[in-house]
Formats: sequence, C-alpha cells, structure tokens
Amino acid sequence: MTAETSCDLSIAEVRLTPVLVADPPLLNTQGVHQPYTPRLIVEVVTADGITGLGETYGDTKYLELARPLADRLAGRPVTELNGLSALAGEVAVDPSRASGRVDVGGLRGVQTAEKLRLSVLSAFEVACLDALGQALGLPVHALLGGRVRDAVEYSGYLFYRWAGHPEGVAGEKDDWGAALDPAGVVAQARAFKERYGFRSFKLKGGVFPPDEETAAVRALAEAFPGHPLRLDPNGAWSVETSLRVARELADVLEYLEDPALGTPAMAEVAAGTEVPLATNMCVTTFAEIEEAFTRGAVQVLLCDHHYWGGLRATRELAAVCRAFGVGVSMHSNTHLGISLAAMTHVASTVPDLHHACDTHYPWQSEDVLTERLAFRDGTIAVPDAPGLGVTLDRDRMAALHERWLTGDGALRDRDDEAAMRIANPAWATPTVPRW
Ligand SMILES: O=C([O-])C(=O)C[C@H](O)[C@@H](O)C(=O)[O-]
Ligand SMILES: [Mg+2]
Repeated sequence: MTAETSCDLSIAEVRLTPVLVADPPLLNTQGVHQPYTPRLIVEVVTADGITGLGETYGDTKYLELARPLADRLAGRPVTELNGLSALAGEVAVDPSRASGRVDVGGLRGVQTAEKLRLSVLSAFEVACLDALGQALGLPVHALLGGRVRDAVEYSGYLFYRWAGHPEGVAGEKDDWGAALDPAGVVAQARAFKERYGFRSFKLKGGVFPPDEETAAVRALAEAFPGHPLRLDPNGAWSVETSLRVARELADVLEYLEDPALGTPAMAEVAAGTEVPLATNMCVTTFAEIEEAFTRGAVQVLLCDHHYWGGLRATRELAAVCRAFGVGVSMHSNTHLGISLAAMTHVASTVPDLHHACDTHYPWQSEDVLTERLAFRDGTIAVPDAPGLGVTLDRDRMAALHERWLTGDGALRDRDDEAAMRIANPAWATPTVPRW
C-alpha cells in the first residue's frame, strides 16, 4: 500500500445501541420467549470514517461491560484483535452477574465473568473485522483465510410455541400458528421447508414429557425421510431418560443435543449410546474442553462466536475439535442479520463443519439492516462484498432503540421464566433433571 492510499485504521468512535427486537412465544424448558428481546448493536468507526458492525446480547449485564470496553478501544487500530481479550479482562464484572447459576436466557450452562466478557468482546471483534474488510476491499472470510465453501447450510430450528403471546401482553403477531404436538411440529417444519428450503431440522425440547417429544421427532422422520434431525431438551433429562430417548430415536437422530446437564451426566449418556451427543451447554469455554473431550462426553461441539469471543476464536475452537475428532456445528440464540452474516463468514472458513448450522433468524421478523439475508435451499450464500457485506438501516435501528428506551424497562433483560409466569402464575423454572 502506498503512502497516498494508506488509511488511518485507528478507532475514533464506538457507538453502542441497545435495541428490543420482536420475538415470538417460543417455548423452552425454562419458560417462553418474551415478546421483545434485547440485543446490542456495536458500531466501530475508524478515523477515516469507516463503520464496522457487530452485534451481541443486549441484557444489562452485557451493556455494563460494553461501555468500559468501548472506551478502551478508542485510538487503537482495528487490526489489533489479539489484544482485545486482555482489554476485556480489565473490565470489572459485578460478581452478582456471574452468579454460578445456569444462564436464564441463553441456556448456555453456568454463568461466569469470563463468559460475559467474551460475549461482549465478540461484537467488537466482528465490528473491527467488518471495518478492516471494508478498508481493504476484502470480505471478512478472506481476513480469516478464505472460504472453503460458497454457501453455508442452516437447519430449520423448530420450537413448540403458542400462536401468540399471552392475552394482554403487547407483542407482534405472526402467521406461524401454534405448535404444541407432533402434528403442529410437522406443520411448522413444512412451512420452514417451503419458505427457506431447510433440509435438516432441530426441535427445541425439554418442554413436554419426553415421550411426547420423541413422538414429534418420529413424526418428523416419517414426514421428511432422510432429513437429518436433532432434539435439544437443554439438559432437562436424567441420564436414564436420555438413554431411553436415544434408544428410541437412534435410527433417525443425527445427534442428540444436551440431553442431560453437565459433563459427568453427558459422559454417562455417551457411554451408553451410539447416538452422537452435541452441546452448547457443558462446553462453552476452552477451560471446559479437556474434561468433556477426554471423557468422551461430546461428539459434536456447537460453536457460537458470541460465546467463544469472536470469529477467530471460533476457528481456534474448530482446530481443537479436529484434534480430538469432535465434530463441529453451530449454535444460535435470538440474533439479527449482523450476527447471521458473521456466522456465515466464519462457517464458510471451517473445513470440518459438516452439520447444518442452527439459526433463530427466521423467527426474527425485524432487523437493523437495509436488506435481510435470504435463505436459498436452506443455505446463505457467503457474501463477497467488503467486510461483512451488510448495511445498517439507521431508521430501523432507531425505531428498535426507541422501543428499548420507552416502556418500563421490564424487557431489557431476557427472562423466559418471568415471561411464562404471565400465562401461568405458578410457573417456576423446573429443577433438573425435570424428567
Ligand atoms: O441450542 C440451544 O440450546 C439454544 O438455542 C438455546 C436458546 O436459548 C433457545 O433454547 C431459546 O432461545 O429458547
Ligand atoms: Mg442447544
């Protein structure tokens, strides 16, 4: 690069915009999704005026860390990604946030200060990569070493759900209808296939007694022969129940996801079944890998750049998985198009990613982009435009931010248990194993 064409990649400004995004009444073992869910949009602006985008969880416990980290970024070049985790380590985490309890919204195992920091850091890393890619005229996947596939396959993420949020609760309406039994789940899968072309399906379980969920997966297998299927009760079952379900569904499951909670229980299940076990709960940090992998507790790791601290850490994780012969797939929580673009870029660079990735995106009717990412035949084409290849729609972001600003603030922290209590005042998140 000549002196004339060189650009100033130092960070002049970081903008943080919390938003509330419409979310349907999707059921999980802890409760139900709120009508609106918090996300944080991160904009990293370089001295030359290039804006890079990132996105992560928007609950208060993440916002508390995002501002001090943003302040530390000022003046640093967007290329200094390896220093980000040391910077994040300087940010104090209120001990009450890292309570050692299972995370209420994310169902990502036990909460720790490190997990909170990594989730915030991930959005800054993605935003820096987006800015750098735009400055160099290169897509983010090129900055990660280049894509090894032209399109990334996603799976249809099926949820038991109500047709609408409880009466009296303000929320957006959609046309998906209820899915509360095998017929409803199959109808939802058909709609997913028609609208997006998905070939594999994951059912979020832990909602109804295991026999009902087994029947739903059986119904899916009959309706969609040969389509890879997964079931994920988020650790709601005992080892015994997990083994029974694995036996009953062994001929149709691609993998069983987090049937039981924690590495020791997962190891016991794995020892008793040929069905591969996947996780986004018992292994969500590098420190948790050794025990789980050496005990054979996990056969497929569901990576998630929000959990692991960004796109480069996701690639490091994939390399560790390769060393242990553990497969790689991708986890998703409620997210917008910025994160879907980031997921697609990194997934396109991982040679060993042989399972369709999860995504909640079809459930999100709102976005902050000028153009939604489109699924074709269940895949997203890997963007080749500079950076992430997405454009922020400031008016839309402002409208979703306005929603976050107004109201009583009750929805600024995702709480599926509290949302369920509106429909069922006696509800409390069940202790596990529930069944
Ligand atoms: O695969 C998973 O465990 C998840 O996606 C966790 C999510 O929190 C999901 O269960 C949800 O949003 O209800
Ligand atoms: Mg899961």
